[in-house]
Amino acid sequence: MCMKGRVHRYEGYPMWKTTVPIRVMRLVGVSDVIISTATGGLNRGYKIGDVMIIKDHINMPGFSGDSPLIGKNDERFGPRFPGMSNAYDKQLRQEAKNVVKEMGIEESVHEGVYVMLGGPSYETVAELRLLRLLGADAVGMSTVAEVVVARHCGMRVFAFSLITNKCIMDWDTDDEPLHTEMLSSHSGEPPDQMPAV
Ligand SMILES: O=P(O)(O)O[C@H]1O[C@H](CO)[C@@H](O)[C@H]1O
Ligand code: HPA
Repeated sequence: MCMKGRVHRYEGYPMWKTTVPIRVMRLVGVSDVIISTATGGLNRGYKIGDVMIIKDHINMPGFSGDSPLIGKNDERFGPRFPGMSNAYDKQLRQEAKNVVKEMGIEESVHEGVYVMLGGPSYETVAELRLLRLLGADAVGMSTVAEVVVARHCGMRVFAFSLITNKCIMDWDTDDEPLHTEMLSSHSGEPPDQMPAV
Protein backbone atom coordinates (compact mmCIF):
# COMPACT_ATOMS: atom_id res chain seq x y z
CA MET A 1 0.00 0.00 0.00
CA CYS A 2 1.37 3.40 -0.91
CA MET A 3 0.22 6.89 0.10
CA LYS A 4 0.45 9.83 -2.25
CA GLY A 5 1.31 12.61 0.18
CA ARG A 6 -0.15 13.17 3.64
CA VAL A 7 -2.21 15.67 5.60
CA HIS A 8 -0.61 17.84 8.27
CA ARG A 9 -1.59 19.30 11.63
CA TYR A 10 -1.18 22.82 10.23
CA GLU A 11 -3.84 22.13 7.60
CA GLY A 12 -6.35 22.12 10.43
CA TYR A 13 -6.59 18.41 11.14
CA PRO A 14 -6.28 17.27 14.74
CA MET A 15 -3.18 15.14 15.21
CA TRP A 16 -5.16 11.87 15.42
CA LYS A 17 -6.76 12.52 12.02
CA THR A 18 -3.37 13.00 10.38
CA THR A 19 -2.49 9.45 11.41
CA VAL A 20 -5.68 7.61 10.41
CA PRO A 21 -3.99 6.10 7.30
CA ILE A 22 -1.47 4.34 9.57
CA ARG A 23 -4.26 2.65 11.51
CA VAL A 24 -6.04 1.72 8.28
CA MET A 25 -2.82 0.07 7.08
CA ARG A 26 -2.58 -1.83 10.34
CA LEU A 27 -6.16 -3.00 10.05
CA VAL A 28 -5.57 -4.42 6.57
CA GLY A 29 -2.53 -6.33 7.82
CA VAL A 30 0.47 -4.09 7.10
CA SER A 31 3.26 -4.84 9.58
CA ASP A 32 6.11 -2.58 8.40
CA VAL A 33 5.87 1.05 7.39
CA ILE A 34 8.34 3.14 5.39
CA ILE A 35 7.91 6.87 5.92
CA SER A 36 9.49 9.60 3.81
CA THR A 37 9.54 13.33 4.45
CA ALA A 38 11.06 16.63 3.36
CA THR A 39 13.22 18.43 5.92
CA GLY A 40 15.45 21.39 6.50
CA GLY A 41 19.05 20.46 7.29
CA LEU A 42 20.16 21.68 10.72
CA ASN A 43 23.34 19.63 10.70
CA ARG A 44 25.97 21.74 8.96
CA GLY A 45 27.41 18.63 7.32
CA TYR A 46 24.21 18.01 5.36
CA LYS A 47 23.73 19.28 1.80
CA ILE A 48 20.56 19.87 -0.20
CA GLY A 49 19.62 16.57 -1.86
CA ASP A 50 21.18 14.43 0.89
CA VAL A 51 19.13 11.78 2.62
CA MET A 52 18.91 11.30 6.38
CA ILE A 53 17.90 7.92 7.75
CA ILE A 54 15.94 8.83 10.87
CA LYS A 55 17.33 7.13 13.98
CA ASP A 56 15.26 9.04 16.55
CA HIS A 57 12.97 12.02 16.92
CA ILE A 58 12.13 14.97 19.14
CA ASN A 59 8.37 15.32 19.40
CA MET A 60 7.95 19.06 20.00
CA PRO A 61 4.13 19.08 19.77
CA GLY A 62 4.16 16.14 22.18
CA PHE A 63 6.00 18.30 24.75
CA SER A 64 2.92 20.49 24.98
CA GLY A 65 0.47 17.58 24.99
CA ASP A 66 -0.49 17.52 21.31
CA SER A 67 -0.35 13.78 20.61
CA PRO A 68 -2.30 11.59 18.17
CA LEU A 69 -2.92 9.25 21.12
CA ILE A 70 -4.79 11.80 23.23
CA GLY A 71 -8.18 10.62 24.47
CA LYS A 72 -9.47 7.23 25.52
CA ASN A 73 -6.95 4.57 24.56
CA ASP A 74 -8.20 1.99 22.05
CA GLU A 75 -6.69 -1.20 23.48
CA ARG A 76 -7.36 -3.02 20.21
CA PHE A 77 -4.46 -1.04 18.71
CA GLY A 78 -2.02 -0.85 21.61
CA PRO A 79 -1.25 0.14 25.22
CA ARG A 80 -2.03 3.43 26.96
CA PHE A 81 1.66 4.23 27.45
CA PRO A 82 3.65 2.93 24.47
CA GLY A 83 7.46 3.03 24.64
CA MET A 84 9.33 5.08 22.04
CA SER A 85 12.98 4.31 22.82
CA ASN A 86 13.34 1.97 19.82
CA ALA A 87 10.90 3.68 17.51
CA TYR A 88 13.08 3.44 14.39
CA ASP A 89 13.81 -0.23 13.82
CA LYS A 90 17.51 -1.04 14.21
CA GLN A 91 17.49 -3.96 11.79
CA LEU A 92 15.77 -1.98 9.02
CA ARG A 93 18.22 0.89 9.53
CA GLN A 94 21.13 -1.53 9.31
CA GLU A 95 19.76 -3.03 6.11
CA ALA A 96 19.40 0.45 4.62
CA LYS A 97 22.97 1.32 5.62
CA ASN A 98 24.21 -1.88 3.98
CA VAL A 99 22.53 -0.86 0.70
CA VAL A 100 24.01 2.63 0.98
CA LYS A 101 27.48 1.14 1.50
CA GLU A 102 27.09 -1.31 -1.38
CA MET A 103 26.15 1.61 -3.62
CA GLY A 104 29.06 3.75 -2.38
CA ILE A 105 26.85 6.73 -1.57
CA GLU A 106 27.76 7.09 2.13
CA GLU A 107 28.76 10.71 1.62
CA SER A 108 25.21 11.81 0.83
CA VAL A 109 23.29 9.54 3.21
CA HIS A 110 23.39 10.25 6.93
CA GLU A 111 21.72 8.95 10.04
CA GLY A 112 20.25 11.52 12.40
CA VAL A 113 17.55 12.95 14.62
CA TYR A 114 14.34 14.47 13.20
CA VAL A 115 12.53 17.20 15.11
CA MET A 116 8.86 17.86 14.44
CA LEU A 117 7.41 21.35 14.79
CA GLY A 118 3.80 22.34 14.15
CA GLY A 119 4.46 24.85 11.34
CA PRO A 120 3.30 26.19 8.99
CA SER A 121 5.67 29.11 9.55
CA TYR A 122 9.29 28.19 9.04
CA GLU A 123 11.59 28.62 12.01
CA THR A 124 13.37 31.73 13.22
CA VAL A 125 17.15 31.74 13.46
CA ALA A 126 16.94 31.55 17.26
CA GLU A 127 14.56 28.58 17.09
CA LEU A 128 16.84 26.73 14.67
CA ARG A 129 19.85 27.34 16.90
CA LEU A 130 17.89 25.98 19.86
CA LEU A 131 16.85 22.87 17.90
CA ARG A 132 20.46 22.21 16.93
CA LEU A 133 21.54 22.56 20.57
CA LEU A 134 18.87 20.01 21.47
CA GLY A 135 20.53 17.48 19.18
CA ALA A 136 18.30 17.62 16.10
CA ASP A 137 19.84 17.14 12.64
CA ALA A 138 16.81 17.91 10.47
CA VAL A 139 13.50 19.71 11.00
CA GLY A 140 10.05 19.11 9.55
CA MET A 141 6.33 19.36 10.27
CA SER A 142 5.16 15.74 9.98
CA THR A 143 6.33 12.13 10.44
CA VAL A 144 6.53 11.96 14.23
CA ALA A 145 2.79 11.54 14.85
CA GLU A 146 2.70 8.81 12.22
CA VAL A 147 5.61 7.04 13.88
CA VAL A 148 4.00 7.30 17.34
CA VAL A 149 0.78 5.73 16.03
CA ALA A 150 2.62 3.04 14.06
CA ARG A 151 4.67 2.08 17.13
CA HIS A 152 1.58 2.16 19.34
CA CYS A 153 0.05 -0.56 17.17
CA GLY A 154 3.27 -2.58 16.95
CA MET A 155 4.36 -1.79 13.40
CA ARG A 156 8.05 -1.72 12.46
CA VAL A 157 9.13 1.71 11.23
CA PHE A 158 11.77 2.80 8.76
CA ALA A 159 11.84 6.54 8.04
CA PHE A 160 14.06 8.77 5.98
CA SER A 161 14.09 12.41 4.98
CA LEU A 162 15.28 14.31 1.97
CA ILE A 163 17.16 17.48 2.88
CA THR A 164 15.31 20.00 0.74
CA ASN A 165 16.91 23.15 2.15
CA LYS A 166 19.62 24.26 4.52
CA CYS A 167 18.34 25.90 7.69
CA ILE A 168 19.34 29.53 8.01
CA MET A 169 21.19 29.85 11.28
CA ASP A 170 22.85 33.19 10.75
CA TRP A 171 21.27 36.54 11.61
CA ASP A 172 23.38 38.40 9.03
CA THR A 173 21.57 37.09 5.98
CA ASP A 174 18.49 38.17 4.05
CA ASP A 175 17.76 34.62 2.84
CA GLU A 176 14.35 33.11 3.59
CA PRO A 177 13.35 29.47 3.21
CA LEU A 178 10.81 29.33 0.39
CA HIS A 179 8.36 26.50 -0.09
CA THR A 180 8.93 26.71 -3.85
CA GLU A 181 12.59 25.80 -3.19
CA MET A 182 11.49 22.73 -1.23
CA LEU A 183 9.27 21.70 -4.12
CA SER A 184 11.96 22.23 -6.74
CA SER A 185 14.43 20.14 -4.76
CA HIS A 186 11.87 17.31 -4.96
CA SER A 187 11.61 17.44 -8.73
CA GLY A 188 13.94 17.37 -11.71
CA GLU A 189 16.85 14.93 -11.94
CA PRO A 190 16.70 12.19 -9.33
CA PRO A 191 19.63 12.48 -6.89
CA ASP A 192 22.27 9.72 -6.65
CA GLN A 193 20.62 8.14 -3.68
CA MET A 194 17.24 7.52 -5.41
CA PRO A 195 18.16 3.97 -6.47
CA ALA A 196 18.85 3.19 -2.81
CA VAL A 197 15.34 4.36 -1.94
O1 LIG B 1 6.94 16.34 5.94
P1 LIG B 1 6.43 16.56 4.55
O2 LIG B 1 4.99 16.24 4.41
O3 LIG B 1 7.30 15.83 3.55
O4 LIG B 1 6.53 18.13 4.23
C1 LIG B 1 7.52 19.03 4.69
O5 LIG B 1 7.52 20.10 3.78
C2 LIG B 1 6.56 21.10 4.20
C3 LIG B 1 7.27 22.42 4.27
O6 LIG B 1 7.93 22.76 3.09
C4 LIG B 1 6.08 20.66 5.58
O7 LIG B 1 4.82 20.05 5.49
C5 LIG B 1 7.14 19.69 6.01
O8 LIG B 1 6.69 18.76 6.97
N1 HPA C 1 11.57 23.63 8.35
C1 HPA C 1 10.45 22.93 8.64
N2 HPA C 1 9.92 22.05 7.82
C2 HPA C 1 10.52 21.84 6.64
C3 HPA C 1 11.68 22.53 6.27
C4 HPA C 1 12.22 23.47 7.17
O1 HPA C 1 13.26 24.14 6.90
N3 HPA C 1 12.03 22.09 5.03
C5 HPA C 1 11.11 21.16 4.67
N4 HPA C 1 10.20 21.00 5.65
